[in-house]
Amino acid sequence: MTSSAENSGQPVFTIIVLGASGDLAKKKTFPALFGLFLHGHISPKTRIIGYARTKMDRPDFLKRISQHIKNTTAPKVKTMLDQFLDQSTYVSGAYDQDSGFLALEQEIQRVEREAKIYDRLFYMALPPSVFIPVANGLKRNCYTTKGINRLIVEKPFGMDLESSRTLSKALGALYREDEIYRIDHYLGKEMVKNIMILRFSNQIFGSCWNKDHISNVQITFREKIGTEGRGGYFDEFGIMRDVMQNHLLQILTLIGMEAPRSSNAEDIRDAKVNVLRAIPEVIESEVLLGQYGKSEDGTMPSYLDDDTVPKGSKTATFAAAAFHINNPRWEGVPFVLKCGKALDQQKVEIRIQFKDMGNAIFHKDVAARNELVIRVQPQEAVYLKMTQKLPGLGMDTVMSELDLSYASRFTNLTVPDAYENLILDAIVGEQSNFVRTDELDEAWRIFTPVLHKIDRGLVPVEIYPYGSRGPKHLPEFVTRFGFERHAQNYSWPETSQTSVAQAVAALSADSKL
Ligand SMILES: NC(=O)C1=CN([C@@H]2O[C@H](COP(=O)(O)OP(=O)(O)OC[C@H]3O[C@@H](n4cnc5c(N)ncnc54)[C@H](OP(=O)(O)O)[C@@H]3O)[C@@H](O)[C@H]2O)C=CC1
Ligand SMILES: O=C1O[C@H](COP(=O)(O)O)[C@@H](O)[C@H](O)[C@H]1O
Repeated sequence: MTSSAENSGQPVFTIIVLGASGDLAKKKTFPALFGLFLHGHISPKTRIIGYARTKMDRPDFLKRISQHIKNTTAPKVKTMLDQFLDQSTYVSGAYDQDSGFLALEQEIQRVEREAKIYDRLFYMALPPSVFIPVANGLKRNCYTTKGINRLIVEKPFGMDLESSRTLSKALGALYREDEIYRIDHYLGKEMVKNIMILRFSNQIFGSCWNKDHISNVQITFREKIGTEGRGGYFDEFGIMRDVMQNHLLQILTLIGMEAPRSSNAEDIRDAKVNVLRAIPEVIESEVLLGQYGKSEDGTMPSYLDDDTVPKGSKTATFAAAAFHINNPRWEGVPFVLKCGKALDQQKVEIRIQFKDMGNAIFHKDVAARNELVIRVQPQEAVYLKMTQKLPGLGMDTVMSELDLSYASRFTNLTVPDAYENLILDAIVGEQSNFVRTDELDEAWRIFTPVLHKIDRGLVPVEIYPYGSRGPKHLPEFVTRFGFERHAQNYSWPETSQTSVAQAVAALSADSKL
């Protein structure tokens, strides 16, 4: 079927946000939709309809959806926002009764007639418990035969392999795979989208991206805040299901996969599935779990202090796990995935640590391992840590870097929000950054056995202080999987301009000892 957008050159959809009264809709979905509208990425004819059970009148709804939109006093933003809100309406109804969906259908038809739109994009910003009833209600009452239907589904897609298969089967009975867009918002992040380009369009990386040169890969997600208020949802899932099984594993597949046959969505997703198939299940002896306690100074609460968390919960708020890819490229190279809440820093990064030089002159005391670091957030950057001669009369070495910091290199460009990227992809029908059923199946296969052991309390959970680096056994854990911390006192990015001077100072301080 041809989209009305394809006919006119720009996609035109009625976008229906289910769960429009919720947190995600307010903080991410509506601001992203407005961002696309403001910058002309979606047609000015686009209509937005919110749907949820909460009864609210239109002014309340419009107030709610504009709450997180920024710079609304700037004249252009204000004008566009007025237009965006003018084209947005709200319908209240249940998730399990046809009457609500029939009222929604009437509203969709009204705006379609008014704006001459034929295509529909349904965004399910809903808890997973209502995914299937809603998908059913939409199919029965709001599925158009005059244009395209697309359905964006939020994570989590199940709790384990079995529940995910049940969910996929139920969705698959209602919608074709090309109509389903399972969102993992990390796939919309600029630096995650950059991984394929970095790998497959630079000869320098292509030739050393393997076990001959790489010792280990660290993929790290750190958040400073705890679960604050989201404890009810979080406690059921834990950090491994919340972040590692989806966001971090997606990054791993992009780092680990072979070059896809083409840039076509199916070829990319085939390559991702292939690498996942080569990964054995995670084993409990290669997992480290933690839960945050109070901060050391007692000012920040423990996970268990959160009123929304069940008393005595053993749910992990920190997890580290080792993954192995059993194929000729990666045999023997551990991939360590780490994620945690209530830590000392807010940071997501990929760290590819190369092997030792292994020569007699520049042995590892003077030539530490190279590392390629992809900083996903904040301060997007790619930097390569490398050993240089320390400027001066001697032959001392210093760790420095080739640094591509986006803030200084791309001064007149902005990094788009992940949700803007992905909603636009769904509008234009680009599925490569959405999760396919077989990909999801493989992801759950890798995690399910260990998750079941964790659920049964068979994996110990170490308490770590709020605001710390995580469980105290973490350094030992990463060392076990090949990671070597640099002896030299190197840090990025604050010191990138002054690292040489600092190193000179450090060396001369050493020589005075
Ligand atoms: N919030 C976030 O930052 C993120 C959320 N997500 C995912 O997005 C989805 C939505 O998340 P979020 O907006 O935080 O969720 P909310 O808890 O805010 O739920 C969204 C809406 O769904 C309805 N709802 C809530 N609980 C139930 C229930 N038990 N039964 C039926 N309806 C219910 C409510 O609307 P009403 O009562 O008006 O019908 C609510 O406003 C989830 O799948 C979540 O995992 C993913 C990434 C980040
Ligand atoms: O999906 C989730 O992601 C957020 C982190 O997203 P980010 O874009 O801010 O990095 C995490 O806080 C949340 O627990 C999880 O559900």
